[in-house]
Amino acid sequence: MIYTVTLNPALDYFVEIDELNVGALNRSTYDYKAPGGKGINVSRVLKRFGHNSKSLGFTGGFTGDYVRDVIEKEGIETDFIQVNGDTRINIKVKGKIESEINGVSPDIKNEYLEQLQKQLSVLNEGDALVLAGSVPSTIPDDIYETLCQGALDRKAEVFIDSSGEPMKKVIEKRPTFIKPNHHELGELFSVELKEPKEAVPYVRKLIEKGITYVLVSFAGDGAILGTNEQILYANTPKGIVRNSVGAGDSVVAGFLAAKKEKMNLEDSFKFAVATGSATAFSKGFAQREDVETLMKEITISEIGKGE
Ligand SMILES: Nc1ncnc2c1ncn2[C@@H]1O[C@H](COP(=O)(O)OP(=O)(O)O)[C@@H](O)[C@H]1O
Ligand SMILES: O=P(O)(O)OC[C@H]1O[C@](O)(COP(=O)(O)O)[C@@H](O)[C@@H]1O
Repeated sequence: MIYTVTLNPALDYFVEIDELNVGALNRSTYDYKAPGGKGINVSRVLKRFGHNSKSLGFTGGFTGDYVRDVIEKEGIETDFIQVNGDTRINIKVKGKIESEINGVSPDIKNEYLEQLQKQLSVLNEGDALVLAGSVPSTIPDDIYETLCQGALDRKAEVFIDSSGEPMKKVIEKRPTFIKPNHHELGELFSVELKEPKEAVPYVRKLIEKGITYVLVSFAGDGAILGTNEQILYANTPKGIVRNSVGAGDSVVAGFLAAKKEKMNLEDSFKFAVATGSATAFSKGFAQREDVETLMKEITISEIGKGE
């Protein structure tokens, strides 16, 4: 079973406007809402590809009910822990450019964290745990480290998509897979990375730590996948970006789905990048047939040796 954990879910509120005028009254031309948060998005994309997962984390209030109800209607199994306070609302403004304001999590008490750890004590060999998104400020920033170690001790695989201190700490535990974007990879090593080939030495360092797969996304400029054997580059397909929210989560879901379907490494990488781009090119999430079409536009090449 795949378990996704979203410590900080959200109701994503998308607002489309012609142009954002800061300091003035703006009226939207179109708006809509969707459940959000990185683990939740991974579960939703997996479901579209026919893969079940169980979505865990903390939800509260009317916004939390909305998030849970929508994803349960999509057929996703959930076991969210109910907290006091409302799940946050994240605002995504799409004018001439995209701007985002991500909200603050409700308080997460220690007893809720203990409940989550108890839920994860069922993990076993053959299971995968996805730890994705920001960590609420009331939770210690070594939480991913703790949950990752627990899952690895139980012989489950661990997939991470986060940033900042929680990411810095969890990589020391040697998770199975991480997906930083190029800013997040740069942040890990206090460097600025402008193009994919500059990421190679840092990907190598992460592989040397013992992480099995390091996938670095560079938005429309391609992606890198490092393993013990090789470091690969994939170009990204060309298209019109309609909404990039959830594109990174789609890459994680694509890689997990490919792994479940036992694709070889190159095809898994192509499938993951094509899933990210198919989401970026649509208003919602990727559809499998679009992913399969976009895969044909992706070429994989080797840009560095592993260890
Ligand atoms: N301009 C683009 N053209 C094609 N694909 C894109 C574009 N921007 C994002 N994507 C897709 O979304 C993925 C994740 O984007 P990125 O911005 O690197 O990550 P994140 O969303 O985590 O910040 C990319 O690997 C790619 O598949
Ligand atoms: O937990 P964070 O880092 O605030 O991110 C949450 C936001 O990221 C998303 O999961 C989208 O992430 P990506 O665009 O990186 O795929 C939104 O649904 C959500 O609003």
